[in-house]
Amino acid sequence: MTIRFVTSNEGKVREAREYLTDDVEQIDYDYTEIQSDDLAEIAVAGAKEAFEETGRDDPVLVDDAGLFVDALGGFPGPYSSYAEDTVGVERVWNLVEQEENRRAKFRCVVAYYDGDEARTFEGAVPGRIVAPRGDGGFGYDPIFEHEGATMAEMSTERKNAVSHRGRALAKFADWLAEN
Ligand SMILES: O=c1[nH]c(=O)c2ncn([C@@H]3O[C@H](COP(=O)(O)OP(=O)(O)OP(=O)(O)O)[C@@H](O)[C@H]3O)c2[nH]1
Ligand SMILES: [Mg+2]
Repeated sequence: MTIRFVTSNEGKVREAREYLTDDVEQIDYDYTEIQSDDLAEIAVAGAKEAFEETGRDDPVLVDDAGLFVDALGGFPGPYSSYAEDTVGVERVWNLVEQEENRRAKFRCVVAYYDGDEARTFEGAVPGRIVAPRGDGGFGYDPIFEHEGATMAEMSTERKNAVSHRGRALAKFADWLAEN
């Protein structure tokens, strides 16, 4: 089977390919990202729209992810992509720099839709916000530290083993194998 991963983010696709045995094809269709504080709601709406608009053949996968910073009341959360493009990762670090509590988590929901019932799989990873280190990964990886290393200092394999996306993809892969 081919899974059509609908995303403009090559980093997400790279990570999914490490995880899934099925073919993963990247579809660069720009679905509407609805405004919601619920990642699953955003991912499911995107998966349904993408499936309907891109041929209704192979199933689609949509991944909605975000960085949730405790001291900032969960910001940037579902708006992480927008914040990355506007404020930038460096200045998100600056917002947290003077905080005593630097705890944060990454959350990811992947939604799978084949025209029948949408399925969602979630993953989260705890960490802390630090000054940027490392040049691997993408997005907020350089400022997100987990067990001593930033996500940008990890190989794709290592990042997948601990990351929000890896955890969500593991659940998805288990479900796929059974269905
Ligand atoms: O350091 C990171 N490590 C990750 O593993 C990770 N996963 C997502 N993100 C960032 O969080 C936002 C998600 O937004 P998002 O889900 O809308 O994705 P996106 O806009 O990049 O692609 P698309 O799939 O929507 O096309 C974007 O700013 C991503 O850069 C990450 N940052
Ligand atoms: Mg996006």
